[in-house]
Order: sequence, then structure tokens, then C-alpha cells
Amino acid sequence: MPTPTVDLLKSKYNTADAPDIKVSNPAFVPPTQPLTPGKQLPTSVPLPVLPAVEAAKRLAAFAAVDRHIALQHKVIGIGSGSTVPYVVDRILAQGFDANKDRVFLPTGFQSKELIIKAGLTLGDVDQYAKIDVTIDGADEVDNELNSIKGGGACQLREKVLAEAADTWVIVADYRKNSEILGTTWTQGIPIEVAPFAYAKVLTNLSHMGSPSTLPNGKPGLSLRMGKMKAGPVVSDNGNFIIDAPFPVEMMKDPIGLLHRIKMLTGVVEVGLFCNMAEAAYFGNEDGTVSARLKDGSMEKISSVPDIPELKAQV
Ligand SMILES: O=C(CO)[C@H](O)[C@H](O)COP(=O)(O)O
Repeated sequence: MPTPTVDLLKSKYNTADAPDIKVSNPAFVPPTQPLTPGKQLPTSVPLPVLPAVEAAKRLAAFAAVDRHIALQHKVIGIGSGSTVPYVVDRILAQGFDANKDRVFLPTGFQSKELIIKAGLTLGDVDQYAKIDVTIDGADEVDNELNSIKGGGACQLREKVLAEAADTWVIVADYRKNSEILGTTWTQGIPIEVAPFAYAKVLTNLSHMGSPSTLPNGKPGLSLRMGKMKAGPVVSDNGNFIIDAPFPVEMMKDPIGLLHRIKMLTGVVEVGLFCNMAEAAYFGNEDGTVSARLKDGSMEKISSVPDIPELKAQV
């Protein structure tokens, strides 16, 4: 049996700064095993081969966890979406000792389930107003680390957990990496609103310049409707979601737009996250990860040395 990765992680993580770890056994991933005391984690589980986009999400998630979640981090925020399960996988791979004194805070129903099913300790942001690290997905990220979030209607809790965190990190696949927000995520900025105020907010957003039809003929400004459910999407907080696209000239100033939308009465939270991220990790199709850092620099994590097997799989 190979040496358990946990021991290596222990020694590596006992530093003040988040280390750039290289695990001894990169294939170590306990994907479905809950973390229970006394139970030995498997030391080597082959990583499943994934379609390119999924593999890219996994690369980004693994790189972000390896870089930002260290042993001394005890309160950890877990975001929402399809990339975040890989974050939990990688956290689990740090082993029982690393996780036994940690508490994990969810940004919504989905991440709450993820935490519980992984056997990790669940907490909430009303118990822990200060979080060490929160890792979350995004719908699109621009050159300056501003992002659109709320594709899963979780932006209110996501923003609270992002703000509460000493370090907030984004994980995404290559499709989310843009120069200007709204380039690939064209359906609009997700805006959580008090249900009784939605019609008034829609009117105000229209006056602000959000079109009801996009140039490509697709629907623009709209109340988000449920799929397989009659009526609107209702957020985890009991609110409605409006999707509001804006012309590119307005999207070039996401901070200004955020402030204007947030000032509309009835708006609870806006899915524009500006000046918040420490870094964004984008998994690429070629098995590398592109990291965009707060200082504006880009770093290519070529072949992701921590997990070389992944490169071969993509
Ligand atoms: O903001 C979100 C939910 O409100 C998600 O983080 C965002 O939609 C990204 O999801 P995915 O990882 O599935 O691309």
C-alpha cells in the first residue's frame, strides 16, 4: 500500500503560509466515502476519466484547494454549482486529521447536502461570521477578477460567505474566463428580489437600460421561471430571481452597475461580485490550469504538477 497522503499533507501544511503542495500520491481521492473517525481512508483510488469540461472543473478545484486550504484553516465556506463537488473531494483527500476540527459553511441547499454527505462538520455563517477560506464557482470572470454569479440562484448566501472570508477563491472551467462580463454569460446578471417587489424592479431595470430582447433575438430582462415547476424560481431565501442583461458599455463598468442595481428598492442582492476574489482558477482543456491573481497577473500551472495523471486523461 502506498504511504497515506495525509502524513505528507500534515508536514507540508504545518507552515504559516498556504503552501504550494505537491501530494505524493496524486491519484488519492476518496470521492464517495464519508469522513468518519476510526475509518481508514483509501490511500489510492483511481480518478475517474471525465469529459473535458468536467475534467477542467476538477483541475481548477484541485489546484485551488491545494493552494489555499491549509491545515490551519478551520472555518471553510463551500460554494454552489457543479464545480464545487470537486472542491469537497479534494478537501476530503486531505484526510481525517486535517478535517476533524474543521467546520464547513454552505452557500445553499446543494452545498449543505454536499457537506453532510461527505461526513464533514456543518456550520452556518450566523455562527461563524469570520471564515478562513471560501471557494466558489462562477458563471463568468473578467480580467479584473469581477464575476457574475447566481446561475444557481445562490448569490445572496454566496456573497455573504465571500465577504466573510479572509480569502475568497473562484474555481471554474475555461469557458468562464472573459475579458468583459456578459460575453459568454449572456442571459443577464442574476438579481435576487423580494417577491412582492419583482414587477417594480423589472420596470426599474428596464429604465436603466436592460433590454427585454437580446440582439440575437433571445429573451432578455426576465423573471427566472422554474423548470418542471409552474411559476418562478424561488431562492433558498424565499425570494425571486430576475436575470438582467445590459449592453456591453454598461458591463464594462461592473462596479458602477452593481451599485446602481443594489440601490433599487426591492433588490436583495446582485450577482456581481467585484473586488472580492483573491484568485480565480480556470481548468483548461489541455490539462493545465490558468490562475488569475489579485495583482492582475496570470499564472499558468502547467501540467498541474500536483495531479499529473489528470493531464493524461484530458
Ligand atoms: O453562482 C453560482 C450559483 O448561484 C455558481 O457558483 C455558478 O453558477 C457556477 O456554477 P458551475 O460550477 O456549475 O459552473
